[in-house]
Amino acid sequence: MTTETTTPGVRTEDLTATAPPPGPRLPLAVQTVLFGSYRHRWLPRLRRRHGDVVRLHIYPERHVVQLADVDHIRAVFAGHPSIFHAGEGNVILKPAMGEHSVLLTDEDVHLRARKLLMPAFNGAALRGYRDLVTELTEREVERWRPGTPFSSHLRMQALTLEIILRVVFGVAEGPRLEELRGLLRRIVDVGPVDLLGWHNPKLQRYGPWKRYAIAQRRTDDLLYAEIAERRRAGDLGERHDVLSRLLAVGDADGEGLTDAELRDQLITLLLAGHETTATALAWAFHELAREPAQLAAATRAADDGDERYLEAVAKESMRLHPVISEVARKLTRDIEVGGYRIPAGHTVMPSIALVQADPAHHPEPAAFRPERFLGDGPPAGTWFPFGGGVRRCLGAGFSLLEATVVLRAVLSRFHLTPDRARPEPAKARNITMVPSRGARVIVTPRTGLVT
Ligand code: HEM
Repeated sequence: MTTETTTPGVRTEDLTATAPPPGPRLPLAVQTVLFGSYRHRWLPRLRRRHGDVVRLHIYPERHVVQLADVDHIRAVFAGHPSIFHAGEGNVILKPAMGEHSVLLTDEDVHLRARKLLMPAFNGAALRGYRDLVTELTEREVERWRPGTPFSSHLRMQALTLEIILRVVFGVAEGPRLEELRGLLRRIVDVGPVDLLGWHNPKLQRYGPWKRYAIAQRRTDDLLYAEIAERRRAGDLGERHDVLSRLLAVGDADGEGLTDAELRDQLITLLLAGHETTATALAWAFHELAREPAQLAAATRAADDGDERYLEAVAKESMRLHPVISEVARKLTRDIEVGGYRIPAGHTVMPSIALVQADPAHHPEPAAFRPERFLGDGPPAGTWFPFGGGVRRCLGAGFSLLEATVVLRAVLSRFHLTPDRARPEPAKARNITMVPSRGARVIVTPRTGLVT
């Protein structure tokens, strides 16, 4: 297979450009803070000032190049996986997810992991999860207290964690899984302080880092015990949870995953599949509560079982409020983008947030309009909250299914209003962008409303 990329503006062979991309001259520490906490405000400014290809210096990758041109991004996603290493680009997640994680590996090792995981997220598998998602959602929504403002983000975090636990482990009963559930709540709730400890093992001897490390070790012990017991189970073929599927299939050479590989993939799915969907749903509630016309349309769709509109609500929320604002690919050789030279070892970063907020692709980009996603939808390459190419999110279909089921269950039962009119600004929470006050809403039972 050739590794050459010929898309306009991007070259991987016969390079002629020598100039590096423009970018801010601030020290690494300042750029790291700006990127870590204020990227939603800083990066659009950099684009206006420097253009679609901007060089940054941030920790831990150090040399990073932001991309905001749709053609450049398309070329990167279509580029050869031996040149564009997403696994190396995601290195910040390694201490939690482990070296075998599908998110952290590249080339053949990544392909093998992805092939093994895919069947658990294909169309047939997704249909099988629908009843479970519906049941857990009904159980959650039944507990909501009308009239009292609450953080929809927190409730969605609890729900999506329960859903992903059940999808990954199946019927999660018994003392071991009960303990695991408690520990996972701690492990997946990663704050900036925890991140410091991930990358500085010495810190793990003290305070919060020590407690996090202990929780991590205990989680691993329980996971390995669960894996061992599941390996001995005689009914793997009849089970539909991800762990059983992974144990049952093995790979093309007849070799299954080792315990360490299984542990890493399971933790990856739990971490990647929980906070992301919860945040996307919280933003959807935040918008619906402030947009009476769209709320009315979504409520009608819930009553009529029109999942197309409900899915459009989820997609538009992900456009307006991308949960992950950029993805990363570390280069294994020099390339050329937009007339600039980008050396091997640098990380290119296609910006989801900049493209999805660009009026050239999405008219009136600040408006929440699910209708954009009916009919043909936005032009190809201008909506990619799940990333792209061979690394596109494995759980994209699952999270859209989850979002549609949850929206339908909530809107069938409740009317939504915001707890105050002013929209909540976005705030950076590690690698995700979340509503700053938790997307607080008030729910009112629809049966109690005079229409
Ligand atoms: C709204 C919800 C979600 C969003 C916005 C999201 C977003 C993303 C993004 C941006 C990537 C990186 C893609 C790239 O580098 O091009 C990714 C990768 C991934 N996501 Fe998601 N995700 C979501 C939900 C989920 C769920 C529910 C799961 C699991 C059940 C999941 C599992 C994964 C995995 C395993 C990868 C790594 C794929 C690979 O490297 O081959 N995600 N996701």
